[in-house]
Amino acid sequence: MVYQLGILGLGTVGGGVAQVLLTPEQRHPLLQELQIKKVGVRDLDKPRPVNFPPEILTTDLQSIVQDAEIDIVVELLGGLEPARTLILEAIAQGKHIVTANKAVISRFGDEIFTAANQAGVYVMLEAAVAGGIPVIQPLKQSLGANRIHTVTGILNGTTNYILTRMQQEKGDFAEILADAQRLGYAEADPSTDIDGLDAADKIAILASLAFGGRIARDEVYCQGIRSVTAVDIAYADKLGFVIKLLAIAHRDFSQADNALELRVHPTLVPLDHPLASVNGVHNAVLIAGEPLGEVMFYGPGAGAGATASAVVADLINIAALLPMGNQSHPLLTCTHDHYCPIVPLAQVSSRFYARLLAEDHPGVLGKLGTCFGNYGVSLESLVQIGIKDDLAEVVVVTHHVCEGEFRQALDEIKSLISVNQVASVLRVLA
Ligand SMILES: NC(=O)C1=CN([C@@H]2O[C@H](COP(=O)(O)OP(=O)(O)OC[C@H]3O[C@@H](n4cnc5c(N)ncnc54)[C@H](OP(=O)(O)O)[C@@H]3O)[C@@H](O)[C@H]2O)C=CC1
Ligand SMILES: N[C@@H](CC=O)C(=O)O
Ligand code: NA
Repeated sequence: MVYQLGILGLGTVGGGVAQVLLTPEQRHPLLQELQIKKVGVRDLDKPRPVNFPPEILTTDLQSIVQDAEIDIVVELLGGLEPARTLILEAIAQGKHIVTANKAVISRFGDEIFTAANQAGVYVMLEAAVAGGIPVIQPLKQSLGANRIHTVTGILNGTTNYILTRMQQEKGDFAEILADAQRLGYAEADPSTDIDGLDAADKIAILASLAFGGRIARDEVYCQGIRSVTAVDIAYADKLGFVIKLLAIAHRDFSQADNALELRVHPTLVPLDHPLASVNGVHNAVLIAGEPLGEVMFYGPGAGAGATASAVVADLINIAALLPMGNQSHPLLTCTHDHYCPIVPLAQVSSRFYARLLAEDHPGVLGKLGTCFGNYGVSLESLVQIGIKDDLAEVVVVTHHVCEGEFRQALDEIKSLISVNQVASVLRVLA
């Protein structure tokens, strides 16, 4: 049996997918059954790593999703529109979907999966989270026996690449970002990566699978890496931490409604934690549940080849299932119909790191300790590290405390005459 593919997009990922599909030797035999019928792009004259004849390459994306001979549409455009509309149109035409588009799935998964279930087609998205790392399929198929309580991930290759190089070579942010773009890691608008939005899309998708409910994407707290400075990277290092952009989903079984904590933020990770040594474009996802305990998935999170590996794996899955008839595979469909409640950020408990600039006078450290104590913030350490512009640089690391109480203590500290500035606040992984 041969299945006809319509590929939307021939950029970094689309080019990688085409290269794999066109060289099936020594790969899975089902690749022989996948044939590229049409490829949609914006600019026919752009140089490409793969050259298709004019009857395959087109700028008319509608002609792809409406083509009665195409069985599977592979959406690799990126962005919200026209990707969302084209996916829905293809589903309405009875086509299966493979997509790498976490922005669309995390925001419009509800309508896309509802439409797919009605049409009896698959929507597969292994490439949408953590690039080449198999994590969607394990969550759907291999971890179902577990009561999962926490998913912690480094889910954005671009920011991990930037933070790693800032840490290792003290390089310039803009230059390192330009390298990430050149290597094909960054989104079309790199602020999607830098501001944590891409990681938030991905943790929303993982949380939906891990906790069996839909996630309102705008309820995911999201802070990117713009606030991370070389000074904080250096202090974190002295204190035994490395700074990573973490995406965290946690189910608090003690809450009556089993509400979820969902957040993305730069985090001080202890150097002996498994996520601390995940460097460069690599991603990792640490899943903790009962009875399994912890399992970590690790590998390349972005780039043409890694992402193509995940896209083609989804295509192989569909090609394997189609001969079995119209019955949808229960482990590969998404049938959630309720939204998970989310814990407000002020109630989320965390450890914190804060760097303050204060007058170098006797008693200042005592005043800081008193302010924290007024709000029940227990300190693990409070040290004056150095002098900067005649001001004492003070670094505080707390024990676990509710975000709301920590913020109230900081507000009181900011109002002290002897405190010049709260220069940075970061969370610390327990
Ligand atoms: N890059 C990566 O490492 C990863 C990317 N992803 C996801 O994969 C998807 C694709 O990313 P990537 O390959 O990097 O993106 P690129 O920008 O490299 O490629 C996008 C492709 O889509 C085409 N395209 C975009 N909009 C239109 C439009 N309106 N009409 C016609 N063609 C259009 C472009 O055409 P043209 O070439 O003519 O401009 C280009 O070929 C995104 O959803 C991204 O988030 C997921 C995991 C990793
Ligand atoms: N821009 C993304 C690409 C993969 O999803 C990243 O850097 O991780
Ligand atoms: Na993946």
